[in-house]
Amino acid sequence: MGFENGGMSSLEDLIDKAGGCAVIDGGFATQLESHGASINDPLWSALCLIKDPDLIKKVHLEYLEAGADILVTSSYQATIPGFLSRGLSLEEGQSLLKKSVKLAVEARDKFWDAKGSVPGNSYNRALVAASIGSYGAYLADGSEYSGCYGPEVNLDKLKDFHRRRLQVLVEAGPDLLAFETIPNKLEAQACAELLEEENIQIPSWICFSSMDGENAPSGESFMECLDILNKSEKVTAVGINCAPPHFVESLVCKFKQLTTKAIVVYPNSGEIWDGRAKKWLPSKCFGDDKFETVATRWRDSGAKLIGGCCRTTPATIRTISKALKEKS
Ligand SMILES: C[S+](C)CC[C@H](N)C(=O)O
Ligand SMILES: N[C@@H](CCS)C(=O)O
Ligand SMILES: [Zn+2]
Repeated sequence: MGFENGGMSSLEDLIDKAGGCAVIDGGFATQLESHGASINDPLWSALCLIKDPDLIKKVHLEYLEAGADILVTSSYQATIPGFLSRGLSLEEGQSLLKKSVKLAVEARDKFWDAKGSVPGNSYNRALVAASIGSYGAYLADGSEYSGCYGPEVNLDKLKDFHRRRLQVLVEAGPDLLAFETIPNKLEAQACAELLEEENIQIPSWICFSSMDGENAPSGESFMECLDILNKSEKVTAVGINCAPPHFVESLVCKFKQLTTKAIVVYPNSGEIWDGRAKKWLPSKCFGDDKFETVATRWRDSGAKLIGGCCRTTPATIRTISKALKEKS
């Protein structure tokens, strides 16, 4: 399954407790917006770390209630350069990053204190995954779905971009790291090399988006991308996030052939992000009822971690959790 590495047992234990496949939460920014948050901003969902941290906690609690075994923090588009360009100091930016982990840990502990000891409850004590969005997410120009970073962006630049945030998030004590919507091989390599260089001791997953259902958004094959990640002992799981759900089954099968690492999938609803207009365009959408069937198929094809990304909601996660728990 891909847990051959030492020190990575928290995730493996959770997957075992969850019956062989653990449930990740759903669209985080989506749920902030459904509560009225306005995030049309270069910081996107990370704006709420400044404006409304209580809402962040509320959304985490809603996903726990829905059956999520893993909470992904609000740090997807929280970056030090992003906070600096908003006029915050380095210390303030770092403190907001730490706060993203703290809010999720507090929600997890509150929920577990209330529900964990109730006889017959169907919950697991959730893990907190610190979200690390791609460089393209920080650029806020939709390039997490194209992988086009331009010729001046090289390996060192990507590592420099990710390094301090990674260090600060790890210092805050999450259970794992979630690299999200990585669109090309170069950034996957940068993330894997950083995990080695920083000697990270918690599990991590690295997830790619995909626009064609076969390759990374850059057009590079997943064989090339996974070749690099397979060589790293620090990468615990690999997979797909924020790609349309109708691509997922064949991608799980493809990944099964390309890696022995655990496979993680949390697609969006099928809507397409218009990076210029900053809105979701309707497209082949999956309703929650469809997630019931497909989640078990993804599990049966080999996925070990399943959840939802943008435009999925607690109702989606409730459906997935119920389907996986019933049929495990
Ligand atoms: C996952 S996308 C919808 C996040 C938002 C994007 N990085 C932007 O700022 O436009
Ligand atoms: N964890 C982020 C991912 C965006 S692609 C969110 O759910 O908002
Ligand atoms: Zn998404």
